[in-house]
Amino acid sequence: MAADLPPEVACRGLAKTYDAGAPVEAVRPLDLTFAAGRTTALLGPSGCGKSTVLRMIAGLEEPTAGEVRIGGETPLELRRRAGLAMAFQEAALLPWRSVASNIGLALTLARRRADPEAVQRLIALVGLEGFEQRRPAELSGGMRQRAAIARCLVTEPGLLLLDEPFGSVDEQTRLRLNLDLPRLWQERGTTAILVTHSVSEAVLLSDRVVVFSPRPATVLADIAIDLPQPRRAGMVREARFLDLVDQISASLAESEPAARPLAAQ
Ligand SMILES: Nc1ncnc2c1ncn2[C@@H]1O[C@H](COP(=O)(O)OP(=O)(O)OP(=O)(O)O)[C@@H](O)[C@H]1O
Repeated sequence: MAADLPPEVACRGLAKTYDAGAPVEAVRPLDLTFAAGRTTALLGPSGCGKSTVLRMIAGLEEPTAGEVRIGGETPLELRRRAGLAMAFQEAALLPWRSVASNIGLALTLARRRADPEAVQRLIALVGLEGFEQRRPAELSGGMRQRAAIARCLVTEPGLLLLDEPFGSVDEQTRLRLNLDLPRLWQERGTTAILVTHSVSEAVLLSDRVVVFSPRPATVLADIAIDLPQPRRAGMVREARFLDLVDQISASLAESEPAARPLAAQ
C-alpha cells in the first residue's frame, strides 16, 4: 500500500531566471498539470531547463514567478513528511554507509519503521544482490544509481522525481530497469516525473511525454503514450512504439537550435 494517495502536480505560471552575473532565463511561465498516478517524461535539448523544472517541483529551487502545488501542498510541505522522493544524476549516497544501510536510512528519515525485507526486495529488484554490505565507493556509477533508485522507492512516496536516473547504467540493465521499475511504482499508483535524454526510454516508461523548446523552456509538444501497461520488452519493435519514437524525435529535431559552428557556442 502506498503511504500516500498519489497527488496531482500543478505548475502555474512557473518561471525561473537565474542571476548569474547576467540574468539567465531558464523557464518561461509554464502551466502544466501532471495527473495523479501517471508517469510523465520531460524531454528537450541539453540546457533547455528540464532539471530546473524538476528541481522547482522538488522544492530545491525557488521559482522566480508562479507556484507548484502537489495535491494542494507546497513541495516543502510534502518533503517535510517524506511524501516525495527524488533521484538525481549524481547518486547522493552516504559514502560511509553500506548499500542496505543507505536504503534503510530513507525509512528512518521518513520516520517509518525499519523494514529489512522491503530493503532486500528492492536490492534484488535493482540487481544489487550480493552487494548489500558494499560501500558506494566500491560500486560502479550505474550500481550507485540503482542503489539511489531503490532508496527512493523504499518509502513508497506519492510523488517520485527522477533526473536521468539511468544515465550511467549499461544498455542491457537499463532495458530491464525500464521495464521492472515502472511496474513497481505504477502498481502503487505513484505519480512520477522523469527527465531523460533517451526518446525510447521516455516512450517505454511513460504515459505522457512533454517536449521542451531550447532555453527558456516552453512546451513544444505534449504527447499521450497510448501503449498498454505493463510495458513489455517486445514492444520496442512494434509499429506503434516506433511511430511514437518517430513523432517525438521529429518534435525534438524541430526544437534543436540550428547547427552552429562549435566556436560560436
Ligand atoms: N544555479 C544556476 N545558476 C545559473 N544558471 C543556471 C543554474 N542552474 C542551471 N542554470 C542554467 O539554466 C539553464 C537550464 O539548465 P538545466 O540544468 O535546467 O537544463 P537541462 O535541460 O536539465 O540540461 P541537461 O539536459 O543538459 O541536463 C542552463 O543554461 C544552465 O546553464
